[in-house]
Amino acid sequence: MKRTDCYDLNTNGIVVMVEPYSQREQRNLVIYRILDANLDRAREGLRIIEEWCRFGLNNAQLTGECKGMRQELASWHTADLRSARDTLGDPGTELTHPQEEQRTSIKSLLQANFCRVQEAMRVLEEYGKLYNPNMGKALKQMRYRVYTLESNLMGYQRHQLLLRSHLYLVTSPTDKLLEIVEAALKGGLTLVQYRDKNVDDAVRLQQAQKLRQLCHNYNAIFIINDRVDIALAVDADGVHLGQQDMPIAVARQWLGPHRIIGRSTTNADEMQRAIKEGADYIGVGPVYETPTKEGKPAAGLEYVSYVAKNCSIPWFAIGGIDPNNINDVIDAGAKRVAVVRGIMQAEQPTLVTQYFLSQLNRIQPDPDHSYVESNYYPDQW
Ligand SMILES: Cc1ncc(COP(=O)(O)OP(=O)(O)O)c(N)n1
Ligand SMILES: Cc1ncsc1CCOP(=O)(O)O
Ligand SMILES: [Mg+2]
Repeated sequence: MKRTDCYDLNTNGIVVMVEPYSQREQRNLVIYRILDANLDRAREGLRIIEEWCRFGLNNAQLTGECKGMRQELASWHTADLRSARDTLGDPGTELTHPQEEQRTSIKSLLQANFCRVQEAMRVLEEYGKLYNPNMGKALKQMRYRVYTLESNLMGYQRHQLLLRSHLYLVTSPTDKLLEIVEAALKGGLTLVQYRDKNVDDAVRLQQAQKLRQLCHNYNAIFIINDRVDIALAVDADGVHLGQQDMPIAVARQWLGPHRIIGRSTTNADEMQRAIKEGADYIGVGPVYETPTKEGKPAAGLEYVSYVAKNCSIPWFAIGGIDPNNINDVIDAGAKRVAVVRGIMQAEQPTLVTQYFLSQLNRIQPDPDHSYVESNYYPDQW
């Protein structure tokens, strides 16, 4: 027998008449239950994100931000909201989506939980206004903090992966574009740039979309050469800009703080300027003259050595590098290299990728470097 039927059992088990809930009380009870469930949901989602920031990334700032929001949510979770809970009568506890049981990566797990937290906060914002106007306002602000946290966390992960990428494939036009890139990804490649100077934008956009999907399936970074608009259109991880391309400051305005911007450099001045302008990495070369960039004079191994001693951001030696000379480039100080023909024209792109990586991985990380690496490994991402 329910209380709304105007009867209830007293403590001696005797049926007594009771005042029916007013419509207002009924409505409040429903609101309390919604708030109770969504406060739990938002805190659980934040806790899942927090654990990755803490144990996966060792990042105190991101961990602290999650914890701060969880504590603020707890302060809204008052006894009257908790006491409205009716787990047995809640039909939603049985419902799960098949995707909840299938997380393919940390990235998809985090994205799903960011979604869950944002949804819960939106519910708390809307229903919270009916409970206490301050709750609506507080939850709105917190929802924006979650968007910022998501963007910071995803940007941080992206930059960590850049630091851990020692081989960079820059593509050249071919009918087998996806096939070759996938073969290299299978060999362990984690950084790809789409470069095609002579194709219609419609095709460029299509190719870029396919490549982005492929790279993200393999948890690799995907960069677009020259074109900020295409990078934004396909939601790429960043853009590579040469000295004749868009200024870094303008690209940064379009791309925001978390996407990667690379800059080509051929000499010390260009290197210093790129660092000052906020490049996330630089290309260093051409180390050797190369038909891929015809007419461009080689910067040589001297420039590689100079950069090795003076550069404070990640850098990739590029231009004419192949399996026969990669050790000369490494000996000159390179820890990271970028190649076009070395992989795009290889008979066995997977094997050659593995070979390049095996040579580059022989070099120990430099403990004096000003950029810090966390204990996060890309294959976990
Ligand atoms: C990693 C990397 N380094 C250098 C370049 C060359 O860029 P740019 O000088 O703009 O020449 P194009 O590639 O646009 O012909 C690069 N693409 N990637
Ligand atoms: C795009 C670019 N920028 C400097 S050298 C170069 C081309 C490198 O191509 P390859 O690896 O085939 O020599
Ligand atoms: Mg360019």
